[in-house]
Amino acid sequence: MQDTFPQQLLKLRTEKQLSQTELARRLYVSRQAVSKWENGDADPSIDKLILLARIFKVSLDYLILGIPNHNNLILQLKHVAMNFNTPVLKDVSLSIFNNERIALLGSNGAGKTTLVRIIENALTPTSGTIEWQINKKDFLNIMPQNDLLIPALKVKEQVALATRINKVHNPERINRLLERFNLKAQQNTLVAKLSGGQKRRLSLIISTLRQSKLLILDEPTVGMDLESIDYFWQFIDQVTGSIMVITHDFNQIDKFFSRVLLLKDGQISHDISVKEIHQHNQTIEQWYRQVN
Ligand SMILES: Nc1ncnc2c1ncn2[C@@H]1O[C@H](COP(=O)(O)OP(=O)(O)OP(=O)(O)O)[C@@H](O)[C@H]1O
Repeated sequence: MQDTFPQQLLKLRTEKQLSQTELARRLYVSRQAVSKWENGDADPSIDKLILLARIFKVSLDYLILGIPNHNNLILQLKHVAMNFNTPVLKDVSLSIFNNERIALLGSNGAGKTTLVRIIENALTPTSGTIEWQINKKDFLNIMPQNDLLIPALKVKEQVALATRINKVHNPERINRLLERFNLKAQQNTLVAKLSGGQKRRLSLIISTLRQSKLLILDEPTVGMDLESIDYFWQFIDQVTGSIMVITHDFNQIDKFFSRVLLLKDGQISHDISVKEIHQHNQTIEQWYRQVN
């Protein structure tokens, strides 16, 4: 067997927070057997490998060889660079898989919004490629930093327009969301007259009207009041598919996210699981302050 299996086993077991004894119990083997597999002194039989893949919810390719399951791949960026007057992104390579909760972090001006705009095809990179494994047109939802709202429409007209564009008909859900995000009373208000926080809430409702495989939100909670921020994160937790959020709400990343990307000096300088950070007894904020 390839050398990667012992490392993969240790990594997956640690991520799942299983002791060798607990894993051994689930596999009906001795703890010593698991220890030998992790040290590379013995290999499990094929039926134990299949069981391990089930326990860790990964493919056999990933378990044995560390090769990600490309059936789960949504999007892959390879060596993406973007120059304006100066280089903003120098060499960004990145894969996004199904059912991830990704926080994209970085200082002001690091290029986070630029990266999102490249992914949504609003900007063409200077070099590099973006390969989609899903139909981007149907399965990508974006809530951009600047709200995509039409100032001259009333709130209810804006919602009606968005439901037509997205071909969704679920008035109960929309009503519920308008209520939960405190916009019910503003249905007849012009979008132009909404406050910044109200516009963000309306944008969020509109950008999640249809189901997506990938939802990207650029600083979604800026301008929202505390009650809306709390509801926002609970709401996001219920959304299916992968989510990538640019945010500085570090406490929420601790609670709701699985992976953190740090954009620094034009590259993804860190790509790490939230569990791994927690295993080092750090919060995301502590980690961020240390590495950025
Ligand atoms: N269309 C543009 N033309 C020229 N420069 C641009 C353009 N868009 C972005 N930039 C520059 O690229 C850099 C990165 O901007 P970007 O908005 O991507 O950063 P960010 O990480 O999202 O920052 P913030 O956290 O402040 O939102 C900035 O220096 C910005 O001025």
